[in-house]
This record gives sequence, C-alpha cells and structure tokens, in this order.
Amino acid sequence: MYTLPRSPSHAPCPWLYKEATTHQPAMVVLAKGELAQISLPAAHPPVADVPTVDLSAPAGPEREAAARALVAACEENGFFRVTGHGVPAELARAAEAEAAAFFAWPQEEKEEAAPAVGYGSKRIGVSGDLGWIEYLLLGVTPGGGAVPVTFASSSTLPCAAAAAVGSSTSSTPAGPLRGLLEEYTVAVRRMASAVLELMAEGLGLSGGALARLVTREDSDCMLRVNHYPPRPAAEGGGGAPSLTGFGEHTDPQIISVLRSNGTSGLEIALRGGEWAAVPPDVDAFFVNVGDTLQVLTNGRFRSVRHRVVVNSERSRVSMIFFGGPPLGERLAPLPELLGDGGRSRYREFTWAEFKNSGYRTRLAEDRLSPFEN
Ligand SMILES: O=C(O)CCC(=O)C(=O)O
Ligand SMILES: [Fe+2]
Repeated sequence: MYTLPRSPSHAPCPWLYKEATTHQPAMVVLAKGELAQISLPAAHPPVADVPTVDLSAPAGPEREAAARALVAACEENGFFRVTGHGVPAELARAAEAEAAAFFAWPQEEKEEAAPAVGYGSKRIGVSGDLGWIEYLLLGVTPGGGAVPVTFASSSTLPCAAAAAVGSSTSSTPAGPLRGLLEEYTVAVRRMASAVLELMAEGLGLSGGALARLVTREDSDCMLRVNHYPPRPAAEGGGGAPSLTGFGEHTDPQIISVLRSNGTSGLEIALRGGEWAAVPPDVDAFFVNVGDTLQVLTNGRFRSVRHRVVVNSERSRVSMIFFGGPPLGERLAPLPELLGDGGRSRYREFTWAEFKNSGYRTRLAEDRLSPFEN
C-alpha cells in the first residue's frame, strides 16, 4: 500500500525525483494545420440520461434490481454510472491531483520523461489521429504494478501493449504518482470485477468466469490518464472553436471504468447514432461496454461509441481503467447467450489476434467487422 502525500501539489515530481523549476502553462503543441484538422463545428448535444447502478445494493431484491438495471443499460447504450463502488474518494482525488501536477511540467521536461512514464501528446495511435490531449499510458503487470507503455508499443486504441505485461518495473524509478496510480488501479480493478459479477448475475451466468477475465494474473489491463488542456483562445478574437480531444471510437476491451474531474467533454453516441453529453460526476464512475463484451454477449450488449470534445475553459483530467482478457484468451459468444437460433455472430479469436488486427486502423473504424460471421 502507498500512503497518500499530504499535499500532492507539493510532492516531488513523479518518477524522476526532481522539481519542475519553471512554470509554463500546460499545453499541447500543435501546428496550425493540425489545429484546423481537429476543429469541430460548435454543437450542443442534449444531455445523456445515464442510468445508475448501485454496486452496494444488498443481496436480495435490491441487488436483483441493480443487476437488471445494469443489463438494461448495457443493452440500450452500453454505458452506465456506478455508485456504491468502494473506491476511496481521497485516493482518486490524490491520484488525479498528482497526475495534474505532472501535466503542469514544462513541455520539454514531459517529453524527456515520456519513455519512463508512458507520456504522449496529441497523437493517438499510429495512424494519424490527433487530439487536443496529453496522456499517460500504463500497462498493468501480473503483480498489480503499473509500467509505462511507450507510444511505439501501444496499439491504435488504448490497449496495454504486450510488451508491458509482465515486464519489469525496475528500470523505471518509482515516485508518488506511480505509487498512487498503482493503488488506484488495484481499487478500480476490484470494482471492475464486482461490476462483472453483478453483470453475470443479471445475465444468469453461473460462476465467476466473466470477472476472472480481468482479474487473472495475466489479464491485459491498463490505465490511461488523459489531460485535455482548456481550449485555446481564438486568434484575432471571436468565439473559440471546439476541438476534438479524443476522436470517436469504441474501446476494444471488455469494460472500461472512467472517472473524471468536474469538467465536461465526454459524449456518447446513443442507439440511434445521435451524440449526447455525459454530465460530469466526480463521485461516481462511468462504465463503457467494450468490443470484447459485445462479442461475448453475441451482440446483445452494445460497445458504446464515444468521444471527448474540448469546449471548456477548464482542464479535463480523466483516468480510465481498461479491463482486458489475457492475450491468449479465446473469445467467442458465450454459449449461454447464443439466443434462440443459436447462431454465433462472431467467429472465435484470441485477444492478441484482435489487438493485432486493430493496430493500424483509424480510431473511428469498426474493428469488429473482420470477426463477424
Ligand atoms: O478521457 C476521456 O474522458 C475518455 C477517453 C477515452 O475514451 C479513452 O481513453 O478511451
Ligand atoms: Fe475510450
């Protein structure tokens, strides 16, 4: 266990044990053409009506109702809010504050630290997707630790790189941020497992196989911390444009568990394709159904398309845990969920195969279609 720093903003800089000496505004450096590429027409999507699932509902009718609400939410939009989650608020806040302190480093120092911390900015994946974003990307090791995922070894979408899983943490100096993110990851992984247990109950699946997919020693999980700086002022006055923070996509894993500070920006695509804004909630977590869960449920659950639009004068910091299965895990619709006709909509594949297949795709592409029967 790691102790929380008394004052995160005055703790030594994470990993590298040095204090940032100069203070520049945190920024994402984009060329003019790149800025034009990520500009979005002003839009004000309606606010999403996000269902809430109380993970602490007591066994009996209340828990059964929570399981039903969870399944209904996964079928409808593939997205819900979790309360009663058991992750200590002070741990989440301290991890977030420590990450924000790192993002406030001068740009050159962050670039220098990039290989040690899994830092990247503006480029998401290897296929040219850009965003008004900087991030830390950490693979979760079998021992529960977190190791940086370098850009070159990460896949197009946030998947833990194979190289990160099981690799040693000894080459990267430890520090307060690293320790806090590890502790946070342990707590959120536990919650992801509890969500999957409740889901299995709602689906009438026996045993803990679904939850075990993300809790095994060799499960391919990861943590991503995203920072979206405030949108830049418009040149020459006038209204500032909205920018793409994280372009539209679905998450490839089983589930993603997201927490963010109080800044808006996350949008989900509803069943009919229209975008809806997710109101921020610092006390709750949001769960996305990922592509793999859509496959396991034979398309009954919907892998939710989502994006982040930057149109605020405030920074957004979000921390997302991605629960993925072991690399060699064979994935196919669960026999219990094949439905009346018994027809499987997807052919069997391994998680490693799926990741490799998605590696060079653009963020917005449908990565499941090559696996449809
Ligand atoms: O930063 C966010 O709020 C969401 C980002 C996201 O969808 C992702 O990292 O997969
Ligand atoms: Fe995502």
